[in-house]
Amino acid sequence: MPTTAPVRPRPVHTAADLLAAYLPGSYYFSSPRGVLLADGVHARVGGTAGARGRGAAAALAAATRDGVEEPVAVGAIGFWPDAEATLFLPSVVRRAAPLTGRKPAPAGLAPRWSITHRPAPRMYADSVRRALDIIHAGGLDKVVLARCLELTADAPVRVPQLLTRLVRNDPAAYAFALDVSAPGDAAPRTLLGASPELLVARRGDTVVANPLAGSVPRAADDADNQSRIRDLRRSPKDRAEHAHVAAQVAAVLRRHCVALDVPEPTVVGTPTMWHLSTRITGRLADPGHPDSSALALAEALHPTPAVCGVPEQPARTTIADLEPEDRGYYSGLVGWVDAHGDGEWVVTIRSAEVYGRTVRAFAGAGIVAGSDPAAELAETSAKFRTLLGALGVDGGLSEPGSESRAGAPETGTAGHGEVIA
Ligand SMILES: C=C(O[C@H]1C=CC=C(C(=O)O)[C@@H]1O)C(=O)O
Repeated sequence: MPTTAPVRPRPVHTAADLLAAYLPGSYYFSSPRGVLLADGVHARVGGTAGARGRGAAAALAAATRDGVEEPVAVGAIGFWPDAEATLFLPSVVRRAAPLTGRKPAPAGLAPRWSITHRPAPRMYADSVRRALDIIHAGGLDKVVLARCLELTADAPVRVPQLLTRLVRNDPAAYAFALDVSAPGDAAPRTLLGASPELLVARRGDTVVANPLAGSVPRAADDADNQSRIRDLRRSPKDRAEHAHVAAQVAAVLRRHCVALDVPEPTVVGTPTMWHLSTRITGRLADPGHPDSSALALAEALHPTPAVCGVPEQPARTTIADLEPEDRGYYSGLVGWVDAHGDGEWVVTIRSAEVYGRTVRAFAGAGIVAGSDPAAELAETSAKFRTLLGALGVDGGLSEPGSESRAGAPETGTAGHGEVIA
């Protein structure tokens, strides 16, 4: 009698299983396409900015030759060209269909936080004024200015619980968590977040990018939200801010596509914000070309004017001059790519780095002619609510700018659900 090899059925995971299985050190990524949980390191991907797509393709081809089934490269790349990057082929990859159904988020994390604003809110508003002066002088049309909150808990931050709260608070977000520890770190360092912004996704010959820019905070009641959405749609300042991003993303993708659809912007919502959004879809001219992989396209798009500005070089200079904190991984890209070139890369926003008891979160806002410094400060405060809500600091940020000592970072403490700044 002929014998057959025993069949080992592949384990079937649910999205909830994978979220529950996440541990610091794992790589987690969830999107409307599904959930990916990866562990261990099969191979690291090196390379400089702009060459990582090709580096990942070479490593994925080598893994395929070595018999690795369906290898993927995962990771995150920082904002600046010489910034830190973590890119590797994991040893074990588990996937699941997207998370369905709403489940309440588990309880909050630590009871008390002390919060330091970098820079102080009033200094951020001053930086917006200085950016507006540069714009009015000519040579700069748009720049995205970010600020940082450093939160220190009275106990080590429980990263799996924080990730679960981010995912449960906004199951539609692109949620991610990965270890980005640097040499010399005394504890694991984790980058995590719940981004609303798809930089680029690729499946076969189809690419999708979904730039967001031009925003207003979500209000508590429906009528207020309806009027905010209406105003956002009509706002010339927000439409200009958005048009810069959609135009740049379309121009880059057009170089790789035989057909590209760039519709009129719509408004999309997150639990904390409303954003102008353009969902761009294209058909790749040569999906097999190394520059057409999801990661190569993401590198070609980065940094979009949703996180940098127009023209790019003066915007970079303005960011370097006006932002006191190094962005690190914030406003870079995070995602995955496989051996076929398919993958998903999102913009690293609504994100933070967790290190021991400390959480460093960033939020930025696009500045164009017509921007109002107080409104940009309020917009960044609203964007912080994604992280603050997951941390249990549900009261959001009050803006103590006018009372602050100019130049000094402002510090306060927060109990559960309140912030005293
Ligand atoms: C830079 C951020 O958001 C970008 C994405 C959506 C809307 C944006 C805006 O309206 O300024 C930003 O360009 C951030 O959340 O830190």
